[in-house]
Amino acid sequence: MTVDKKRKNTKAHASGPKRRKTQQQSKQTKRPVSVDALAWKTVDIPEMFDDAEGFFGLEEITGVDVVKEGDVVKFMAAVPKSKAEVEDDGEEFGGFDDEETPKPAENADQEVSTSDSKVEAVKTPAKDKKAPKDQKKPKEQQKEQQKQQKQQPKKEQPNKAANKKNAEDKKKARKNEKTTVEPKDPELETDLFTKLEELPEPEEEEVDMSEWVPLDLSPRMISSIAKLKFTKPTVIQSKAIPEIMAGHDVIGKASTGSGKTLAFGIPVVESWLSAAETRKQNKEEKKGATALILSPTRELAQQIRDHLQALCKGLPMAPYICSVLGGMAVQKQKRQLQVADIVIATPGRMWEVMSSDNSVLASLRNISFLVLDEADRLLKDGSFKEAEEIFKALDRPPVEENNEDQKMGNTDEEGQEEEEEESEEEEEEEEPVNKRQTLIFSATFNKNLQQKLAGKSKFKATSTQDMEYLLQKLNFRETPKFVDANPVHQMAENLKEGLIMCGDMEKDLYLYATLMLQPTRRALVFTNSVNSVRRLTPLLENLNLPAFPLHSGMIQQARLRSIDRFKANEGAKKKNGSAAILVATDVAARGLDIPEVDLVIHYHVPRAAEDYVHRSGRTARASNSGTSILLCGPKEAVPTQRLVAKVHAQAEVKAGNSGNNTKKLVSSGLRTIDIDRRVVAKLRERVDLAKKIADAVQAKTMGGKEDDWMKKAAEDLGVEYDSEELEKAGKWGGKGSFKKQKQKEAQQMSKGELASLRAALRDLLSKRINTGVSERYLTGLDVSELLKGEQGLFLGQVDGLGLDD
Ligand SMILES: Nc1ncnc2c1ncn2[C@@H]1O[C@H](COP(=O)(O)OP(=O)(O)OP(=O)(O)O)[C@@H](O)[C@H]1O
Repeated sequence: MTVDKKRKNTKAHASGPKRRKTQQQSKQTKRPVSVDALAWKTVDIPEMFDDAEGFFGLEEITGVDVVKEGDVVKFMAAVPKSKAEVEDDGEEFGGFDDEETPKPAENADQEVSTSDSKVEAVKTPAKDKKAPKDQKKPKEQQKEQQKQQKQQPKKEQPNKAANKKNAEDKKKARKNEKTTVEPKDPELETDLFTKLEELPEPEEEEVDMSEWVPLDLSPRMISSIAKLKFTKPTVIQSKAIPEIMAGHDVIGKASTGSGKTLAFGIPVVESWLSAAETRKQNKEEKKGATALILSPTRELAQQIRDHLQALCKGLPMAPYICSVLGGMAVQKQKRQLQVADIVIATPGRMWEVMSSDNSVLASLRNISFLVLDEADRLLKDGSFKEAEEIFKALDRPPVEENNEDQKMGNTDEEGQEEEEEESEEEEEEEEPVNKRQTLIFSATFNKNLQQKLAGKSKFKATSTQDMEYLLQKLNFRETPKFVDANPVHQMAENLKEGLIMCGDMEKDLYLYATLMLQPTRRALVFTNSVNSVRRLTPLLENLNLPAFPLHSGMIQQARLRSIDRFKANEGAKKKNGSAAILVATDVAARGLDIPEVDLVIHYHVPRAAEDYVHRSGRTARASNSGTSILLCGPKEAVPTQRLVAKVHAQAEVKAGNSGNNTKKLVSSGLRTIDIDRRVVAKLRERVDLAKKIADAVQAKTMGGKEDDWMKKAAEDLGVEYDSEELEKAGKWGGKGSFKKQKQKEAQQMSKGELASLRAALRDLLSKRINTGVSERYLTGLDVSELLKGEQGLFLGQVDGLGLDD
C-alpha cells in the first residue's frame, strides 16, 4: 500500500483548469476515513514479482493525509460537506459507495490501530443490522438514482475516471453480495435470508427447460439452472438425480466432463433449500451442515465449491458453502465450519480440524449427505486413512450419551471404567443409526466392481487399495443404487486419442513439435514426476511458450495461481496467440474443469489406466471436442499396450507378429500418429538450445548436489542413471568422469556464454520455419524477410497432427 502525501495534492492545485478543482475541494473537509472506504487504485505489478510467493497485488491512493495520534493512525480524506452539495456540483468522492455513505461521526470512530508498525483496519460490517432504516435505499429509489446518473451529461462528471471506478466497484460489490455467500467473517454474517431477499431481481431470459421437468426439481432450482444456460441434463444427471431425490444411496459412474458435480450438487442444494424454507417458516434454528463432500485434491475441492456457488447464484436464498483444505488457515476454517451449510474438504485437513474440535464434529454429525467425489482416488496416496477416520467419527454417537455417569457425578472410577467398557461393547454390537445418504462418484470403477455393483452382491476387498475396501467402510443405509451413464466407453465422447512413438531422449523435441502442430497451443502436459515439471516449465518458456507449473511440491497459493494464470490465458497477454500450457503431475488429473483445453499431452505414459482416463478427461469436456496425445518411448511400449487394452475394452490388438510394437498399440480408440519427421528435424536446433539454457540454469541452482542433478535428469527422462541412453545423449554427459565433466560445464557456464545461447535461440525463434518452400519459387523475393513473422509459425504446408479425419 502506498499513500501519497498531501504535497502531491497541493502541487496539483497550481494552474488553469485545476483551479476549479481547488474550489470544489474547498467545499470538502478532510475527515478520518475507514481504510476500506478509500478509493484505492490497483498498481500494475512488474513481472519480477510474478513468482513472489504470497504477493497478490499493490494498490495506491492519492489525496489522503496520514495522521498518527499515539498508537492510532488515521486516514484523513476529503469528504463532501453534505450530500446536497455533492449533487450540486456533480462530483462525488470516489471513495464511498452511495449505498453505504458513512456519516462523518461514524467514520471518526473507525480508527486504525497500529502495532509494530503494521497497519490494520477496523472493518465495518457490509450491512449494519442496527442502522436506521433511512440509510437503506428502497429498490425504486436506487433504480431512479441509477437512471438519473445515466442521464447526466458527460460534462457534469469531471472526475470521470473516479466515477467509472466507483461504479465498477459498486457493480462488483453488488455482484459479490449476490453471489458470494461466504461471509468474510462468519461472526459478521447477518441474516442471510433477509439479505438475499433484498437483492434486485436479475433479468430473466427465455430458456426452454422442459427437459429438466421429469427430474422433479423445484421451479426455483430449474430457474437457477436456466441461468447457467444448461438447457438439458446430462445422462448422469438424468439418471442419478431422481435416485438421490428419492432418498437412495447412489454410486454414479460417468465419463470425464459429463457433469457429475451437478449430478450430486443439484439434489444436495435442493435438499438444503427445502429444509431452509421449512426452518424459516417455523422460525427454527439450523442444526449443523447439510452435506460433507470429500475431494481427493485441493484444486478439485475449490472447483466444486465454485461450481455449487454458481448454481446457487440464481436461487432466492443460498447455502453457505465452505471449503476446508490443506494450505489454508485452520482457525479461519474452524470459524467457517460453525456456520457452513455445505462443506467441501480434502480428507487430511478435514480430519485434522474435526479431530481437534468437538464442535466441528457436532455440526457435521447430522449431515443429510456424505459425498465422495473421485472416490477411487481417495484410496491412493495414503489419504484414505483420514477418510476412514472421518466415516467412523460421523457414525460414532455423541459423547454425552455414552457418559451418563459423569453427568450424574459418579466418582467411582472402577465402576465408571466398567460402564465405559460395557457401553463400548454395546457400541460395537449395535449398528449405528445412519440418517444420511451416501453418494459416490467417479469416471473409473474397475470391471470386477462394476459387475458386483450391477449384481448387487456383497463387497469383499482383497486389499486396502481396493475400492471395495472403501465401500465396506461406508455405512450405507441400503444397498446403493449403481448408476452407470457410460456402460461401454470410458473415454469422453468427443475425444480423439493419438500416440507418438519417439526415442526416450527425444521426448522434449516431440513435446515441442506436438505443441507447435496444434493450432491453439492451449494444452495440459502431464508428467510422472515433480522434477519433470520443474525442468519442462522453463524449457518451454525458453521456447517462448507461456508455461505454468503445477505439482504437489508447490505451496497452495502458487498452485492456485498457476491454474488461474492458465485459465486467464496469460499467453495471450504475452502476445503468443492463445498459447498457454499447464505442466503438471497427476495432482491436476482429477476433476479439474478448465475451459478451452484443446490438447492433453502425456509426456510420460501414466502409471495406471485410470490415470490415463482422468488425465485425458481434462479436454473434450461437456459438449466440446479435444485431443489426447501419448508420447511413448520404446521402453514404454509394453505398459502402453496394457493400458490401451484396459481402457478400450474392444481394442483391436493386432499383434501382426511383426515384432512392431507400434502396430500392436493401434486400437479402435487410439491411433498412432505419423508425425512429419522432416518438420520435427527442423525444430531440433531450437529445442537443443532451449534445453542447454534450462539445464545450465538448473545446474547452477542445484549447486554442489552434482549426482542428485544427474540422477534427477535421468529420472525425468525415464532412463537409468548409468544407462546407454544417457551416455548416448552426449549433451547430458556420459558415464563416470565424462558425465561429471559435462555437468560441471553446465554449472560453470559463464553469464556471457548463457547470454549468447539466449541470443542464438531468440534469433531462431524470431524466424518462421521453412518446411520445404523451395527457394526456386522464391526468386525475386527476400527469403529472410519472408521467414520473419510470428514466432513458431511454419512457412509452407504442414499436416498437423492428422487426427481430424
Ligand atoms: N447439464 C449441463 N449442460 C451443459 N453443461 C453442463 C451441464 N452440467 C454440467 N455442465 C458443465 O460440464 C462441465 C463438466 O462438468 P463436471 O466438472 O461436473 O464434470 P465431471 O463429470 O465431474 O468430470 P470429471 O470426471 O473430470 O471430474 C462443467 O464445465 C459444467 O459446468
